[in-house]
Amino acid sequence: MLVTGIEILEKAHKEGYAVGAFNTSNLEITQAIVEAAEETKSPVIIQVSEGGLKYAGIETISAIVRTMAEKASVPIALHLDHGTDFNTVMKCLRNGWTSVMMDASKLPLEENIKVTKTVVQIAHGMGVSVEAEIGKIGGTEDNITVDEREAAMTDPEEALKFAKETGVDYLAIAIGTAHGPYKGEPKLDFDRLKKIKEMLNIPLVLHGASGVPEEAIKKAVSLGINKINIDTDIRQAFARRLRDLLEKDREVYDPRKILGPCKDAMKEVIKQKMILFGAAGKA
Ligand SMILES: O=C(COP(=O)(O)O)NO
Ligand SMILES: [Ca+2]
Ligand code: NA
Ligand SMILES: [Zn+2]
Repeated sequence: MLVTGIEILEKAHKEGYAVGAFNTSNLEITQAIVEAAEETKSPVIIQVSEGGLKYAGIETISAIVRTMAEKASVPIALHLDHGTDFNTVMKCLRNGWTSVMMDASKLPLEENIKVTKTVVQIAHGMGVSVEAEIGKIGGTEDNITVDEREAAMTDPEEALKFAKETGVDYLAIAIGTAHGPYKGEPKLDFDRLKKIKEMLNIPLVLHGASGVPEEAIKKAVSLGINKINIDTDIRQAFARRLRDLLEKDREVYDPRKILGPCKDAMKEVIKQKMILFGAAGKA
């Protein structure tokens, strides 16, 4: 069933597990996410970035996700990932999103607070929950490129002020992850995470989680991460299976025979994440 993000994350926050937030931009990725959630009985957040909206069309990707979510037997939220443009956030609210991220993390703190507070008031009025970001999460994601050097970790005092003044439902924090593939091993600042969780006591979001070792993910969940964003790992599972399939079979040409197996490959990766995050069986 289609639910809001906070309905899923409030329970995760209370019970101490995390829920996967997987990026989609088409039919097959959405199918992979929903089937993985059904098969592991996991709640799940299906998210679309601004790049995904451009690729699929906002009404189209909304129709695909909402239709499948409403038919699903597990709780599913439709989330806007990294909404950097206010008007895009408004268009998603108009098109049935049940969770939105207002990502004004590139603005000075006071401006981030101002715009996020406005989005929270509007979204809450419509029964939609809101994610925001404080601190800068590095890496390259769609149209967001924050140079690693600028990536500033989240200051706990700032995060507390931000959460109090905006009323945001869940907060993305920078504790050492980065979007996209890692060159070396990411070093997560667990002390910082622990402090922020103790001070804010709201669901927290980990971005750039592809490529983070399983032990680090488990530790982050034990310290209070409740939403974990995964995009790159799914893309790479798709591409690996596609290359392998086409190398082995030079004759195949039916898209269903090509994209179907790629969907299955993505589904397997997503199922493993749901089990690792502790979401499996929680639906
Ligand atoms: O944070 C993410 C995903 O990052 P990855 O591609 O590194 O999994 N989306 O908002
Ligand atoms: Ca990453
Ligand atoms: Na997000
Ligand atoms: Zn992100």
